[in-house]
Amino acid sequence: MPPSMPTPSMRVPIEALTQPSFSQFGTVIENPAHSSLPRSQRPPLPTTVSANQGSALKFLDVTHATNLYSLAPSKKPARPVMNMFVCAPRDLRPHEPSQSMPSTWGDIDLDDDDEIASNTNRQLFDVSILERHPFTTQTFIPMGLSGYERHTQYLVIVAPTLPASASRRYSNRPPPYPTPKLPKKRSSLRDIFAKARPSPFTNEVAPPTPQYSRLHPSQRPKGPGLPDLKNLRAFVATGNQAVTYGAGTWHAPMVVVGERPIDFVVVQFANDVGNEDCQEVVLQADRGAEEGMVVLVDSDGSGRVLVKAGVGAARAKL
Ligand SMILES: NC(=O)N[C@@H](O)C(=O)O
Repeated sequence: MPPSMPTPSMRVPIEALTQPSFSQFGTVIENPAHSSLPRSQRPPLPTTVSANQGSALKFLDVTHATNLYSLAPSKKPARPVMNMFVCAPRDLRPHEPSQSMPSTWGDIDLDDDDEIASNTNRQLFDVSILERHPFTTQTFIPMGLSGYERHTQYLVIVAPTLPASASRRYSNRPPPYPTPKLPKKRSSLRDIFAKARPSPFTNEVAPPTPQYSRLHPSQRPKGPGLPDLKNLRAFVATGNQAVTYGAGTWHAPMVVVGERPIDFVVVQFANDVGNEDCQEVVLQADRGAEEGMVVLVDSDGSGRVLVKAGVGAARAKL
């Protein structure tokens, strides 16, 4: 039975899945030609080369596969695995207006009736469990889903990690997580000189960088903390986007909304040690809390999920 954590009642509006907005959680993989972002807000183009005798454009390094299992307590090596998840559409419950329910986007009243257009169908998705893979990235690649699909889409629900100190209240023993290798107690003369600047070996003048500081924030190990629910985010992806969760990123099991299942090829590392491969936490509404973490799923007359926060939203956060 996974541990549970007390959960406040909060309503979470949906954002469009874009690389800038998803950056701290991982990577969005898409052909920039299909990006929904205005040109001025698009991230720099990945490096491209011509391939296949000039008949293809090859985008290099569109996402990174991270394997941190050498830092796992078991030291059991991991292998790359590709699984297929056939994800059925989730049950959504009918919208019940709630008075003054806080939103993860601040004080905006998401249940203000005047703001819900008459052709909008509002439903609710209860986020009841989150999971993470502390030692590996995980890439979800949808198959057979058109970018223009209106009737079936998927939501990517993620949360930052709380500092370990804020999580101690809920669990005393931290689950396995990547801990940087500590330097050997007794340093050799070479190690001591290697830290000197300028370096006597390479002439480098900059101080040596801590192990992870050169990594992008989504690639740095996240620590043992629980999910930061007050900053939970929900994104809607289009069919021509794949997504990589950074190692250790708290996320909801994949949420498909609409009429039919979506097949995903899922690429990750695994060593078959249960709590090194996957850790879960059950979200249990706080005593006295009305409902827990709830994503507001608004769709238009054609069934397309509407974006309510962030870039391209009908209403912005501030
Ligand atoms: N994300 C999701 O749907 N599932 C997983 O991450 C898993 O490994 O079970």
